[in-house]
Amino acid sequence: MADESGFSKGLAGVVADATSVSQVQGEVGRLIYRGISIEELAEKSTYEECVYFSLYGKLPNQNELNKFNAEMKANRVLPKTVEAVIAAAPRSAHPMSILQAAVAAMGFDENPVNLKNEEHNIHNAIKIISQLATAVARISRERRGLAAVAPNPELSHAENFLYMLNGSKPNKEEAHIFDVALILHLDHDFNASTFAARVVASTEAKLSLSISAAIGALSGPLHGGANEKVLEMADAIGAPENAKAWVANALATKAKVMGFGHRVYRTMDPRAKVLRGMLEKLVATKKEKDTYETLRIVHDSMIEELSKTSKDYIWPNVDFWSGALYRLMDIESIDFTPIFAVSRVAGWSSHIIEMWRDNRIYRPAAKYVGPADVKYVDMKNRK
Ligand SMILES: CC(=O)SCCNC(=O)CCNC(=O)[C@H](O)C(C)(C)COP(=O)(O)OP(=O)(O)OC[C@H]1O[C@@H](n2cnc3c(N)ncnc32)[C@H](O)[C@@H]1OP(=O)(O)O
Ligand SMILES: O=C([O-])CC(=O)C(=O)O
Repeated sequence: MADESGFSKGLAGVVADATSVSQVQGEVGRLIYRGISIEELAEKSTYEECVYFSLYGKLPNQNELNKFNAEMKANRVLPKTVEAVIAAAPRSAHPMSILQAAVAAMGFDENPVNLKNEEHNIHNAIKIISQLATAVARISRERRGLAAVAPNPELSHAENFLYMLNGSKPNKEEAHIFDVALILHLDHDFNASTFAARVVASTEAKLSLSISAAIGALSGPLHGGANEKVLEMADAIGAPENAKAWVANALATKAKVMGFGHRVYRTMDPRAKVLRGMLEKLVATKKEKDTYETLRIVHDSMIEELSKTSKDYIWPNVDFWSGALYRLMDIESIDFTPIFAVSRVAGWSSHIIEMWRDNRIYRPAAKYVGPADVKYVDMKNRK
């Protein structure tokens, strides 16, 4: 809402449009996709079914889901031009930069936008959703100097992604955990990357270019990039016994603790709860427990310390636990944010398709605070 300055910094509280894709209920810590809670979807559904639900606005029957799965699988192979973009990127580049370029390149052969043909737009979206996972796995393997692994049509989206990333089929438990993580990251109403996608798509730009813009927005440490930063923080803390003092110092020096805070949630992010539950089960089966222990102490100390202050509305968000979970699956920290995009691409697409039914270009107003009448000074007279 606009304050006395006449605008709302960061568009806080501004209702920019209507959506039925998802709703964040910040006060009570609840998230629903098209009316169903993420907890129920995490328990009963699959990523593919949730993508269908998100794009089409209805749960698929068995025939519809089979057809959809077949279309997702048929679109997994990357076009040669996208492979070339990935191969040309320097290995030192962040995978989000390469992914943004790769997704833009997916649009080289994309048909022009046709607002009147929703089916056509959904098929374009399915192609990008499917190919984006292949691109993320391929970018990671290029960086690690490993040969690309071709998609396996026998496997689900989650299984196939882990297979293309690691070169071996995941076990059932890890594949299930990863599938749930994809469900949890799928959508989150008007977050920054979705808003970026919507702004670009509102100009009737192509889907690939709108999604490429969203990838740029997701990469930042205040948004999806926080999952990588949380693990950097855990590594910098070094050992669980350092964590409590580290938090005290962070709060005393007003440093931002990554994976904490949210524009909308005023309590625990419900996705963080589900992720933590899965992480606790997985960590019990692994030798390496230090990352989890360090984060657990950061988590508990933050909540304890913040509860004594007026900032007791700052709670863990989705990015706090996801990286620790992925690390236990031997995934490198630098790949965490691209993995967020593997899931969120379905949310971005659903928002664009919904918005195009009744599109109007985004064009907010600005409060001008510069001078009104400045004289142009010729170069020779400038100091
Ligand atoms: C998928 C996602 O995008 S989830 C969010 C991922 N991002 C992070 O985890 C990064 C850390 N968190 C943050 O930077 C912020 O909480 C954001 C960007 C998520 C939300 O930003 P905003 O809604 O603008 O919150 P805002 O910055 O107004 O915070 C209010 C106060 O809480 C403080 N605060 C907010 N988050 C944190 C944090 N993580 N650690 C310490 N203090 C914090 C701010 O410094 C500010 O203090 P001040 O009033 O003394 O200046
Ligand atoms: O909603 C937000 O501002 C950020 C977030 O949690 C998400 O995009 O998942």
